[in-house]
Amino acid sequence: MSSQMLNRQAVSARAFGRAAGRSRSSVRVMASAKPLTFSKYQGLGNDFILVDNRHTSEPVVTPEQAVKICDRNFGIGGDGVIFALPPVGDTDLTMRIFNSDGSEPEMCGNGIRCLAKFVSDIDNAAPRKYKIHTLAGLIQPEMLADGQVRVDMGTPILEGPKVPTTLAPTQGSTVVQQDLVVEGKTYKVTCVSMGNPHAVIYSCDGEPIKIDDLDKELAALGPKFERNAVFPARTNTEFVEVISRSHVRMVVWERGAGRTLACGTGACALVVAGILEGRVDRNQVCRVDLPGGPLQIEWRQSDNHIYMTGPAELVFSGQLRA
Ligand SMILES: N[C@H](CCC[C@H](N)C(=O)O)C(=O)O
Repeated sequence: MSSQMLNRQAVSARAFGRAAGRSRSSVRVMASAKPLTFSKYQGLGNDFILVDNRHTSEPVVTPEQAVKICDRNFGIGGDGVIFALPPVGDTDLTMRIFNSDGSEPEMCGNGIRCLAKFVSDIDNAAPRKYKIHTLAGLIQPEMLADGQVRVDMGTPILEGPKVPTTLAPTQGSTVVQQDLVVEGKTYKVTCVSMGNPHAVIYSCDGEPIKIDDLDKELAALGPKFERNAVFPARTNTEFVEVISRSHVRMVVWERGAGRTLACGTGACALVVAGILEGRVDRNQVCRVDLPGGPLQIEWRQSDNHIYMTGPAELVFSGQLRA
């Protein structure tokens, strides 16, 4: 796309933004002189623009540019931009991610599966395990022979103030089934961090969540949790319906990305919450049905680590010309 086209689109985007009540004045047109080489990957429909940024320690795309690139009408389209950066310490590489609103989260579960597949594809590497440095610490995805990716997601963070949330703890320092009133309804919230914050909800007003009932409300309800004052860093929010003690179904409103088809860290957080609430068994793999497809999640008793197994697929590669 020429910069002239981008300018024209940016102008129309600004006008569109004003008309639609969105402030687009902060969106700067990509000013980089060099074309951006990228690959689009998706994990259960949670889609990302991946950039091989291992030649320098600073992302070659700014958060403002990421907003434009993620725009599904005026850009490539995606839930975020993910960078493969040089390693830190004895890791293989570093991951950073900008959400589609330009904010930078600590971690991304579907995204790190896509990153492992991306690096494996461009390096033409045999299936292997990667040690990846992230803002959430060391995360280790492993390419499996069947093309899936199994990720050691590390340990969950359960202390309320570290999630972070100001909701009062209910079990020691952990916030499990704490009341939160939103739009006149009382939700039972369990707070779990996977490096990024998650509010997990299995029941409301004393009734179990029914995903089909929630579907239409999510767009209005999600932001009321994401930007609720009890979540000082905002939050991802998962609404979960129990199918069995090893099978659940969810919808998600993501911090900085809104409604997505899948959230890997969210799937991990909701299994931990389900176990803490006594709804899900711990000594087995739990199938989590996300709108984009299933993930297999296990919170292993032996090492307290969470393991996530799921797909990561290339959609297309391209160049965004300056
Ligand atoms: N929006 C999330 C980051 C992406 C998480 C999600 N896409 C995943 O797969 O874990 C946040 O701001 O914490």
